[in-house]
Amino acid sequence: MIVTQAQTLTLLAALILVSGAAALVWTSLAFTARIAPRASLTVASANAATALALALHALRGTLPDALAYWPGDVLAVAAFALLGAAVPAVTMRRLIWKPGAAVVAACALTLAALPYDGDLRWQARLVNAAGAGLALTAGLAAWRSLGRWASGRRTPAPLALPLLLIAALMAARCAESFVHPGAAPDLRLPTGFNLGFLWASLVLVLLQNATLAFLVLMRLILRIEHLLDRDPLTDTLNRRAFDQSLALAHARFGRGRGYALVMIDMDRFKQLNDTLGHAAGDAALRQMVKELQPCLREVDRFGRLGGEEFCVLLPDTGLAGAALVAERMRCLIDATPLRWLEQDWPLSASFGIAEARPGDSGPDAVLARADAALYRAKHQGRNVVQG
Ligand SMILES: Nc1nc2c(ncn2[C@@H]2O[C@H](COP(=O)(O)OP(=O)(O)OP(=O)(O)O)[C@@H](O)[C@H]2O)c(=O)[nH]1
Repeated sequence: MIVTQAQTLTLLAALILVSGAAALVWTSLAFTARIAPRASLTVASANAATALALALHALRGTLPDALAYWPGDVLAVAAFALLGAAVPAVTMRRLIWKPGAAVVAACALTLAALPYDGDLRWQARLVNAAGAGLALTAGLAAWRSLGRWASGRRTPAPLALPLLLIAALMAARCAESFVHPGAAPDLRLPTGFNLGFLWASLVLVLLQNATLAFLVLMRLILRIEHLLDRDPLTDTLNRRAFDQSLALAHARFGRGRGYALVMIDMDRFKQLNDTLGHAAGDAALRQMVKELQPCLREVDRFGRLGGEEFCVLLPDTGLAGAALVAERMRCLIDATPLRWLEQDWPLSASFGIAEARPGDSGPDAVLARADAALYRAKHQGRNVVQG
């Protein structure tokens, strides 16, 4: 097949346009729509650096050498470093920029030490190897973090594939310069390898941007789900979400998996509110929830039923286990007063526990027994566990 320079130049122009347009879209997402602003800006910068590096490459010979060569190569490495930072910025809200910045700085210094005259193969090898390394590390890290990120649903780990393919593409370009050491490292030259490389780059730039957009969308969906399920004050499950978990546990109970409930009600909470104010009451609720979290397993569900009443669902647990958990919780709350405006306010809570029984018509029957036990705890003088 005969490759013409028009083909390579057209593909190079398309790559610059696509990366440039992607940079604009991500920038507007960051500033106008304010969707994941920091992450969107990182992706925008990666695309902008790609577009600029390729534009400088395309304009070699036209622009002054001092502008077209060293800055273009450094920008190319920076584009890969930014791409690597983009996935954790989207999924974990963490901007991990130091390792990438160190690679860019090391490459910039090495490139500055290499003479930019005639033979530019070592410069190209360094840029391609750095790009492959950065994309590979980012791809592997993304694979691991994506698998963890959306646990409980179909793992989106394969979404890291575009990064791994980009790494493979850059490694192939680096290897090619050793296999054909005579070929000049100029993407504009009409060679079969350049044509294949440019096509693959175009597809991967589109794929990588689509993947990142999907991850941002997924982050938004997870956030909405979180807001729908959570009590805004304490971040425990709200009544609706807790009832759903309870219904599920009861359905499993029908298949032989027991569960228990621990109902928790703060003692003399009205007095606290009336004396120290509503803000102190809110702080006490938040403090209690924070204190109790370490008592729970990952499978346990902690919900706010309303006001100062909470309930913990303990799957695969009987009455004895629930009593142990409740007593540990009671001691914790009792041991830590609320520190409010330089004074300590003693806190305590009463607990009612119940386990699912074969005759129970539904989860409401178990809830009612836990509620009755809680009522007995209050009447026994509060700050006790009743079952
Ligand atoms: N600060 C704050 N107070 C709340 C919240 N929800 C409910 N309350 C208050 O919680 C108090 C509940 O009072 P009561 O039901 O009389 O219970 P109590 O004072 O804890 O008495 P016992 O349960 O018998 O020990 C009321 O004053 C409610 O206004 C909330 O989100 N924040």
